[in-house]
Amino acid sequence: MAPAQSFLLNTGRRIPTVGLGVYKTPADQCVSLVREALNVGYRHIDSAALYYNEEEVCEGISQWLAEDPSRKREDIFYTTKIGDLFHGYEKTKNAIRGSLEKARKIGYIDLILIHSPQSDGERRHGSWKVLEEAYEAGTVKNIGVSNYGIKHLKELLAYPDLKVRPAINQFELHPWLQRPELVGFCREHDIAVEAYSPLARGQKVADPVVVKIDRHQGPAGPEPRRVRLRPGPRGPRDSQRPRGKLYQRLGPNNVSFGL
Ligand SMILES: NC(=O)C1=CN([C@@H]2O[C@H](COP(=O)(O)OP(=O)(O)OC[C@H]3O[C@@H](n4cnc5c(N)ncnc54)[C@H](OP(=O)(O)O)[C@@H]3O)[C@@H](O)[C@H]2O)C=CC1
Ligand SMILES: O=C1Nc2ccccc2C1=O
Repeated sequence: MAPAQSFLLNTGRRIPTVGLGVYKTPADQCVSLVREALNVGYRHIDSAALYYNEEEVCEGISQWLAEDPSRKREDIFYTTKIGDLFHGYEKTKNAIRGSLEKARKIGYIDLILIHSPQSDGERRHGSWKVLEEAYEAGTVKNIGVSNYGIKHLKELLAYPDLKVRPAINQFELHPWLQRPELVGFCREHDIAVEAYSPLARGQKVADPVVVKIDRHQGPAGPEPRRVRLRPGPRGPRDSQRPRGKLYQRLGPNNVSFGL
């Protein structure tokens, strides 16, 4: 299988371009889901404390690695996120401790994001300091934010004690929501844009253009998955989480990793 495409971050580390999002994936399906996803070529899993499946995602990664000694931890990219209720220095410190404990079988976390800016400036600042400490301690390899607008990014970049700039801003971005100013700001500041909800949270799966483009791509029928997963020029892109239709949905995605 061809190696997954990846994107260089401002930390010097790489993130696989296509990720599997596990929002609303029930915890009891996560171990098998993650193992199957890794089998078909995914190398990047996007979880969050809010998804209540961090431990099971890490268990799936750990089992998959253990199956074959030639598989390396450094080839997998595991993301999690700090929930809004855990903003502020002390609460974020505890939250990261919890996420690291759930990730103990895989040793470290590749990326932690502040899930959204929804609190206030002081608490966001406290949370960022903790992320910087985790980055400096090496328990988290990259740190970033999610759903930050330009205002929040400017606030962060102006912290007088800023030590580590965000590697990533993950936000909703797709052909129907292009956000050129925010994308431009991130590029200008060397913050990678990670797009989520590539089909507008599922509202565009039947869009005639999506279906038409997909039909042009091959004989597989009106499954628009390959369209949404094609890595764009902007940086990493999150895929949909497959929920109940897991295996049927994971299969077609496989063809996109080499694009
Ligand atoms: N940081 C953040 O705040 C956020 C992060 N994310 C990340 O991005 C990931 C993906 O986001 P998400 O909004 O789910 O992505 P999508 O835009 O891909 O939407 C997924 C939805 O599309 C439906 N769908 C997908 N393919 C088809 C198809 N071929 N036919 C019919 N329906 C289809 C799914 O249906 P079904 O339910 O049947 O599977 C699901 O309801 C999340 O898991 C998460 O990791 C997402 C949102 C916010
Ligand atoms: O993190 C998430 N927050 C969301 C809100 C609505 C739909 C998907 C998600 C996520 O994946």
